[in-house]
This record gives sequence, C-alpha cells and structure tokens, in this order.
Amino acid sequence: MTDETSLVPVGPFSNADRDAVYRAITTRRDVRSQFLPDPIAPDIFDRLLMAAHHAPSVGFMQPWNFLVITDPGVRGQIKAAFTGANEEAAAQFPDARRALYSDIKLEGITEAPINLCITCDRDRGGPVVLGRTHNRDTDLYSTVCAVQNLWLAARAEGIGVGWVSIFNDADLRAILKLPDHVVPVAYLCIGHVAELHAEPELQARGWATRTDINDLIFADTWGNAP
Ligand SMILES: Cc1cc2c(cc1C)N(C[C@H](O)[C@H](O)[C@H](O)COP(=O)(O)O)c1[nH]c(=O)[nH]c(=O)c1N2
Repeated sequence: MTDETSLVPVGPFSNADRDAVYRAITTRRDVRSQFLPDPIAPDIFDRLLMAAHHAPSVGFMQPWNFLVITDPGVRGQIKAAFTGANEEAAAQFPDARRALYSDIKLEGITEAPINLCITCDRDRGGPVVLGRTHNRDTDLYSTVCAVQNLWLAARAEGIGVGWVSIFNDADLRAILKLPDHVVPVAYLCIGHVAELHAEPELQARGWATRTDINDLIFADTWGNAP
C-alpha cells in the first residue's frame, strides 16, 4: 500500500504565537451589550468564516452553512421571537432568581451589525458518513466546532460575538425558511467592540462561577478522583 498523503514538519509555536492562542481562548467573551455600530470590513468577515470552515468535521462532512442576516425586517422578527421565548424562560426560574435573570441582557440582535446563523445540514454527505455511523449527532458537534473557531478568530480580530439560544426552534426555522433537514445550531450577533468583560458576565453578575478544574478531572472511571 502506498501512502499518498504528504506530511510537513511541525514543532511547537514560538512562545509569542502560543501565548496569543491561549490569550484568545481565555479572553474570549460572550458579547451582549458592547457592540459598536461600525460595519465589519469584508476581509475581516471572510477570515472569520474561513476560520469556521476550517473546523474539524465528522468524515470531513462540513455540514455547516452560514446564513448572514442583515435585513432589518428579518432582524425584527428574530428579536420578537427572542422576546417571546425570553419571557417563557424567565418564568422557568425560581422567584429568587427571576429578577436577576430579567435584568441580564442576553442578546444584541438589533445592535450588532451582523447576525449570523450557523446551521447543520444533517443530510450532507449522504446516508453513511465516516465516523457518524454510530453517533448521528457528530454532525451537530462538528458544527459547534465551527462556531468556536469563529468565536476565537473574532477575539483575535477585536470582534465581539454573542451566542443567542433563547428561541423556540420553530420560530427560528419559520423566519429563516430553513428546510426540515437543516438545524439552526447557533444564532450569533457579531460586531466590533472596544471593551470586553474581564470575566464571564454571568460570573460578574453573581449568576454562576467558574468551576475549579480539579473538581472536573476523573481518573479512569466516572467520579474517581485522580
Ligand atoms: C450553546 C450556548 C448557548 C448560549 C451561550 C453559550 C453557548 C455555548 N451564551 C453565552 C454564555 O452565557 C457564556 O458563554 C458563558 O456565560 C461564559 O461567558 P463567556 O463566554 O466566557 O463570556 C449565551 N449568552 C446569552 O447572553 N444568551 C444566550 O442565549 C446564550 N446562549
């Protein structure tokens, strides 16, 4: 058997490059309120989509599409869908948390210059996809990898991204005219930012705190401390 793939030598990044990668990871934030109105230059937006498109995907399925939403009419419908779902969401929290929940801004749909829905086409690649034979949801996981690639690239570009998931699926599908085999994985608000929260806003607002990583690591079997 011949190996027709070509390999290139690799080593670790320079310290500066490596630090930049970790800086993007640790200083990336979910953005809801800091969007500036400035448009995003096409070359920057192209790089963000390129980053998303270079994500790993099961069987190299590349199940994503990028729905770029700029039309104010569509945005208005999306915002109304969010508002309805967010009222339903608030009602699900206990009385003690509801006031704080309602006080936290959870989207920047109308303020962000670009809204982007990253979808997953569950039929792409046909009925049998390498790596997906025993776990059908791996196409959804692949799409989430694309979202994260974009989110980190955006941090490096000084662009803020906010993920909005408080929607009834049916609303999003109807507004965006999605076919049945396409899943709206992530609805993202994207725009320039001058500032980012130093820590997750939900932590700063007292909603949740970052878990100690040592409490999350098990050895060999579930629950077994290393
Ligand atoms: C799948 C998914 C869905 C959502 C989110 C994230 C992810 C991964 N997040 C953002 C989330 O609140 C945020 O990532 C955490 O609070 C951690 O903060 P940083 O991302 O580090 O700023 C989010 N934020 C928000 O304001 N409205 C939302 O509907 C959602 N939905």
